[in-house]
Amino acid sequence: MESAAESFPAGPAVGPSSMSVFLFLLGSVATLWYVYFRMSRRRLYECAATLPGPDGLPIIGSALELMGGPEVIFKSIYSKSFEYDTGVIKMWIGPRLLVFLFDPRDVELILGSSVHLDKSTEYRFFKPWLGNGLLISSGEKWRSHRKLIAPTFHLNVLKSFLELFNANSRSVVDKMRKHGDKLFDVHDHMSECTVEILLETAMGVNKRTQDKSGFEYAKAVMDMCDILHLRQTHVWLRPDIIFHLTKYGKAQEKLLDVIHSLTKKVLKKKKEDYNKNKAAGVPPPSATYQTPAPAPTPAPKVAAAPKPKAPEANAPKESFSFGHSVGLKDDLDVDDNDIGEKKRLAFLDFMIESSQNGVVLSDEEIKEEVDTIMFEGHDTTAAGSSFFLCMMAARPDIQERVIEEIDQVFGNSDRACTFQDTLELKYLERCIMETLRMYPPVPIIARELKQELKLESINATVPANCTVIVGTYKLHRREDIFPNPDHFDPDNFLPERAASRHYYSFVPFSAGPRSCVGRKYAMLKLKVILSTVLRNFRVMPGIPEKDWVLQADIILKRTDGFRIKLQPRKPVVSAK
Ligand code: HEM
Repeated sequence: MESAAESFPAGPAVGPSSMSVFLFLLGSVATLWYVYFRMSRRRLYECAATLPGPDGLPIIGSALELMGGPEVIFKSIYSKSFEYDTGVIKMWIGPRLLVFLFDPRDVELILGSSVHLDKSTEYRFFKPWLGNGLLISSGEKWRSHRKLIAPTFHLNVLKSFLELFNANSRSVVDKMRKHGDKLFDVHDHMSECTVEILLETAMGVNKRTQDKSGFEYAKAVMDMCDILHLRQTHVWLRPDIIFHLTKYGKAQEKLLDVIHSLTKKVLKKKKEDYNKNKAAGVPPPSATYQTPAPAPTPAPKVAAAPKPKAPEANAPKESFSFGHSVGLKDDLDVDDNDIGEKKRLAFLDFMIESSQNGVVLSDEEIKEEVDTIMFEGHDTTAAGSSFFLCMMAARPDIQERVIEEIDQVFGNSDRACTFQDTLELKYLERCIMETLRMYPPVPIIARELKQELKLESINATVPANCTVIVGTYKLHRREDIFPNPDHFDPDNFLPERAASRHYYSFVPFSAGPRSCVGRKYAMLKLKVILSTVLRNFRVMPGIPEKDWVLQADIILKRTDGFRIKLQPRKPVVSAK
């Protein structure tokens, strides 16, 4: 039997099939869209053409350079940077232009500015975790929260934390002692210790508020950082819709459960205490403190960075810079005289107190800030202290000098470390600074440029609507600024050497209006923990620095782990 189709003879072709019409239209729309896309970005391309760096492949740019594990990516980008003899390198990742800066003059234009304050779009991956907390917020919200939070990390408050820094340092020493003469990963201990210190100081709750140990929280944070890094470097994981279908999306949900359950518990406990105390007429825990007015307006006293003229022109002054170049100022450097007799509350006490006293601050906003401080406040210091202890293993000669100084300050006593001691431990401080130079826990700082930026180091303009990345790791290893930059030399931070450098050539805590609010807290805490560890142990000679494998998944880490071996010095300090 004939089929219906066969019964009708094929007629002459009268026109294009509907499919070809569709394809033609699609092609035309795509072409028009592409022309519009290119035209609307003409200025971006014009400026990009003046910047040194690879043009990459069509459409994907240099995205293939970001394949592989975090340690491979780190190594590949760092070694590529040597192919260009400038402090500026551009890179295309798909349609996105990234501009890396590592000349201090250009770095100052970004960090010292009160215009280029917006975080890059890549920070949006933090949103499900940190909400719109201080690290990623912008505009008025960032400004008003910064004004609230920065004073809670003022030295007046920090001094009252010393007892807790000491107690927790003793407790980590006891835990480390249990390893005997076996190799162990010191980062695990440093993470746990820094989480517990944060809970007891900035949050003002007992570390047992958590069901599990601080380490579980810290581990969830580290795994979250892996996922965030993956999304930043693997373009196809960027769209939420795809990401949530992958195993990483599911893993993120579980990790956020662990992380948020701790912050919710902290907040609940703190509010219960606040209400109980209020009902009973008991003043807030830091009864000796008065509720402060928010910090004096931080039209932050960002150093109008007078460029160091000649070393001798800068009379070197011995002073504790709390992790900054001496001379750089930010809103943490409010002089005691500026606030008179007023004392301040610790972070979470102040946030809750403020929300009850007319400052518009929702529970959700407080939770976001608690999440932000818990993250920023622990992973960074855990990395910094772990690098420091590994460096002691790699450089026994330096360690001996640190121990000598510690013994001079503390003698044989097992007394707690005081604020005055932290000022006297100058060589330890230089070693911490040198560790932060060579291994900055935050190896890059990224901003979204909303306005063009004329660079100082070369005759070029960075266009608006691109990501600018301050490459701290690379900046800190510039040979013209730090001679023999891959060599650990604490004397780089002798006042006379520091005085001859551009202020923005050392920025482990960033600088300017968006500098790290925990800078002084971190430096003080590091000094107490590390001096306590070295009063009790000598770190045994260990893996040479050249064999360390680094990765930069948000926070700089050693892929091969921070394994060290300890030798007890004397059983001077005990947690009990
Ligand atoms: C060695 C330890 C630390 C290092 C190296 C460090 C470094 C940094 C850097 C580089 C930034 C700027 C990040 C960016 O712009 O993307 C930053 C911001 C921040 N840090 Fe730290 N940090 C440390 C410890 C702390 C501590 C202990 C806290 C809190 C207790 C803290 C809280 C913050 C917050 C809230 C911000 C955001 C500030 C803003 O955007 O206004 N950090 N930190």
